[in-house]
Amino acid sequence: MTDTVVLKLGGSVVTDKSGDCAIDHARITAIASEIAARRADGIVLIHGAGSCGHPEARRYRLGEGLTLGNTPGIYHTHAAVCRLNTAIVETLRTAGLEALGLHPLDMGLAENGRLVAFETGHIEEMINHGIVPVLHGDVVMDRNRGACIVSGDQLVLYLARRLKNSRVGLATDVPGVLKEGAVIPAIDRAGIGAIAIGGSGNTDVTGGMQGKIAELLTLADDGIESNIFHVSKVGAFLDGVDHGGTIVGRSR
Ligand SMILES: Nc1ncnc2c1ncn2[C@@H]1O[C@H](COP(=O)(O)OP(=O)(O)OP(=O)(O)O)[C@@H](O)[C@H]1O
Ligand SMILES: C=C(C)CCOP(=O)(O)O
Repeated sequence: MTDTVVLKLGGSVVTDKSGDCAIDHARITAIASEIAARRADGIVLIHGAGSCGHPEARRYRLGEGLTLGNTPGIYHTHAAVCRLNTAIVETLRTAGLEALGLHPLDMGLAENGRLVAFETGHIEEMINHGIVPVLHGDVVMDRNRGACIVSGDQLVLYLARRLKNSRVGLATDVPGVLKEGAVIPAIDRAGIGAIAIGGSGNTDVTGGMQGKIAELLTLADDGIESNIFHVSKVGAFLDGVDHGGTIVGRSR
């Protein structure tokens, strides 16, 4: 198995989070050409839902599990984020990448909101054959709650733990984790208490920046560092050169 780059494109960069499934086609095209110019192999993409999934998940109160009457929310939330996934996959393919969309609802199972089963063997085979798997935050069946939302950030944690030698990057709409307006170059569990970390400015059922940091600190507990950076730095991240941002799992 080759070394892998796990790259998450935040929902805030692939959609206009304040809109209604407002897919940012121009931004996705720009990212696709950055990736296609550099590598076709060893990369797994994960994207957030942004305005294609969070509003539906909130409307159907999927955060409360499957209570009487909200089962249709599974379909509507999944359909919204799949629409975004298809747009991203098609754009990557147009840019020359052999991209394939994979949907966590089809292949994952959760308990109390956390993935407990998720096949990754086929993802490794895809990578070995130069295919770019494109996964996304999704609604997933849950043994305790009926259904739950698994964020793209939780998928980053799950995949980075299983795919060997992963470099992990999360591209978002801010230049990194901010403290009083300035990017903090590195954070770990010991340093996190001193920083005010909030949710998202828009509808976000998975905790915004707070949820992201929680997942990445858990990853850091396993000795895997990750990088949060501005989407304009995707190329630099892939090149392994300075991309600004915050390294999670390293002391300052
Ligand atoms: N201390 C902080 N530093 C940086 N961003 C912060 C901080 N506290 C809160 N935020 C918010 O977190 C947002 C980024 O988190 P968000 O979950 O929206 O990102 P995303 O990964 O792009 O989206 P998604 O979860 O839909 O994939 C920023 O736009 C900002 O408003
Ligand atoms: C709301 C859904 C469907 C997935 C959420 O994933 P995220 O945008 O990565 O938090």
